[in-house]
Amino acid sequence: MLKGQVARALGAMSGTSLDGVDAAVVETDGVTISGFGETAYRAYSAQEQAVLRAALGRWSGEKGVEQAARLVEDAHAQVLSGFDGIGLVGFHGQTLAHDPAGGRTHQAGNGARLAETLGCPVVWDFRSADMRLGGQGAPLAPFFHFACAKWIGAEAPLAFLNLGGVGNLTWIDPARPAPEADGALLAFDTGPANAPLNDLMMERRGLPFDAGGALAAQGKVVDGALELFLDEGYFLKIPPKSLDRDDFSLMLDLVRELDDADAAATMTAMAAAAVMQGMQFCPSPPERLLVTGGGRHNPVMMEMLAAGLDCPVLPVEDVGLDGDMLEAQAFAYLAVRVARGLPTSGPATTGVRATVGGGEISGMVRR
Ligand SMILES: Nc1ncnc2c1ncn2[C@@H]1O[C@H](COP(=O)(O)OP(=O)(O)OP(=O)(O)O)[C@@H](O)[C@H]1O
Ligand SMILES: CC(=O)N[C@H]1[C@@H]2OC[C@@H](O2)[C@@H](O)[C@@H]1O[C@H](C)C(=O)O
Repeated sequence: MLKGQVARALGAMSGTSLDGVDAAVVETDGVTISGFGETAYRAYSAQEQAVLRAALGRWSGEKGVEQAARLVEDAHAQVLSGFDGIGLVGFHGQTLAHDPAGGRTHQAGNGARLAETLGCPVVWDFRSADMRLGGQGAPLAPFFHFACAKWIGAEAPLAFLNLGGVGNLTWIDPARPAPEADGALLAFDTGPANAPLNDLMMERRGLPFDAGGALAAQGKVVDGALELFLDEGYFLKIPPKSLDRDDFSLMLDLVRELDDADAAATMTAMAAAAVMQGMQFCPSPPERLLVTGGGRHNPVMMEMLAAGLDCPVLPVEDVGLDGDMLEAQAFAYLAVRVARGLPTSGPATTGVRATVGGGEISGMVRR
């Protein structure tokens, strides 16, 4: 792609909570966001979720992984084929395993197959190049968050918080000229967000999540468990740093003795406490915390954050963004950056040695 050429890019994200595929169009030259387009969502059925869940923690070639990859490709082909006039697709795939210390990460789904099915160029495997250069391979949304900060006209430092299965925070100084500029960004995974709470709800109530925080609202937070949780070495580590979905699955043990409501309240508080701990790493206090991802629908989690932080805590809808689609939009934006040879991560976002453009391109990109 040429400098200044605006593409209609389609991004797709299949997140760690395993609920389904989000897809969204972004019009961009890979630097500036010109506009946001249509969106779509395709839920995974209970059977599909079981196939994905069974493959969690596994690497290519291991049992169940091939089946999971085909399922991910088919689900994406279904939802992405419903869009018209797309120049480029950004396909994240489904993270099954992530081991930054071991320098490896695994996103199921082959972009070359998807490119053939869709008849459209697909950018994929966004994380490997970063890891090869010593980076965490995650989070990758921060360069897009920088563009969003410009798009909303932010002038003072602010932060984006994604509350997905895992939580991740991006601090931004929008006065800097570009995301790769010194001092423009600091990003990292804060800790577990919804994934352990979802697992608790499934184990105790047979439900996928604590809708509206209704169960947590009936319980009380047990101090001892919260303190034990915050003793984990991860929270003291200087960012950048990233997590796998199940790195904190032992959280369930910390609330094992509690009744359902207290356990849900305590787990919700753990997700919020991890964010508050992480906020201390921001280079300067952000003027506001803009929250994206499913956790912003949980009023108990949102109130805990608002009570513990000095800045306003607002859903991204307050600035005109779509918190259910921000990650899908991020991979549309990053796909254009890859096609233009622009970097997608840097030392302040993944700890990579130098800025790097991740992503493999399958299929021809039109000039
Ligand atoms: N109405 C709601 N009330 C409470 N929690 C909710 C609600 N809606 C969504 N969630 C939570 O948000 C989760 C989905 O969030 P999201 O789609 O942002 O995660 P993801 O993209 O799969 O994860 P990640 O960002 O880690 O890849 C659900 O699994 C649930 O825990
Ligand atoms: C390895 C991986 O898939 N990480 C995800 C996960 O989900 C949230 C958090 O952990 C973040 O680091 C990342 O996703 C977003 C899209 C990112 O790369 O910015």
